[in-house]
Amino acid sequence: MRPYHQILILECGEPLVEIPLELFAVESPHPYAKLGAIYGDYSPYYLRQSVVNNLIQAQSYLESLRPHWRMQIFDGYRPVAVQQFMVDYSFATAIQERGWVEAELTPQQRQEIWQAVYEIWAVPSLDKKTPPPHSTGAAVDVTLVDDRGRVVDMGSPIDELSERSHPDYYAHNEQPAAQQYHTHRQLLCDVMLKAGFQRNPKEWWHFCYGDQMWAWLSNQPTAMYGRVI
Ligand SMILES: C[C@@H](N)C(=O)N[C@H](C)C(=O)O
Ligand SMILES: [Zn+2]
Repeated sequence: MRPYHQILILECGEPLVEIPLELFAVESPHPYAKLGAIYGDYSPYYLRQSVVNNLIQAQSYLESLRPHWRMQIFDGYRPVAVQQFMVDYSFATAIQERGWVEAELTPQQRQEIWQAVYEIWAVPSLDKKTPPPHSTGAAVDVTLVDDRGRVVDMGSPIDELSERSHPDYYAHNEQPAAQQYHTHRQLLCDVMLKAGFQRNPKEWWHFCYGDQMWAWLSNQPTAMYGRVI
């Protein structure tokens, strides 16, 4: 259980709608679909209506500060089955990166890997009271693309299992490159917060509006969006 799971969900019933991708940049093919994740009725480029409206606002704030820059949509709606798929993928990758073999893991090694995975991934819970944020259609993973169409270097890739994913990881680093990373993370955060989102304290790219994490971070008594299906 995360602290935000204590928040009561009063589902408002707002539909999932397609993100108007022509207003944004998008990674294609979708990073999880490319790995074999199977989506049902909705693609990852769906979100709740108000979340899409806020995202369009954020894009317009960004353009007012940095003409011709775009938000890049990395991931939006994610069924629980895809959450499970990505948690399993992330577990297998973390084992490989350490040069270990799953069948030979000690209980301590297994525990170390699960801890790293669940540091950034939500549990693929099917309990309606504790939905993974993206399964509510209220969470979106985004980054920036500059006026020349280049994906901005934020100092770590999305979904990296490391401390570099923490939003303020580069805040106190005086190196010019580190300061640039921090400035760009702040720019992304500023336009998203201005549009009503909250940022996951552990991930520079994950923003939410109306779900339990958002309610918890903005001191709201209840969340508006629960698991979609
Ligand atoms: C890992 C990242 N893509 C992400 O979305 N993390 C949040 C916490 C999640 O799994 O919902
Ligand atoms: Zn996310």
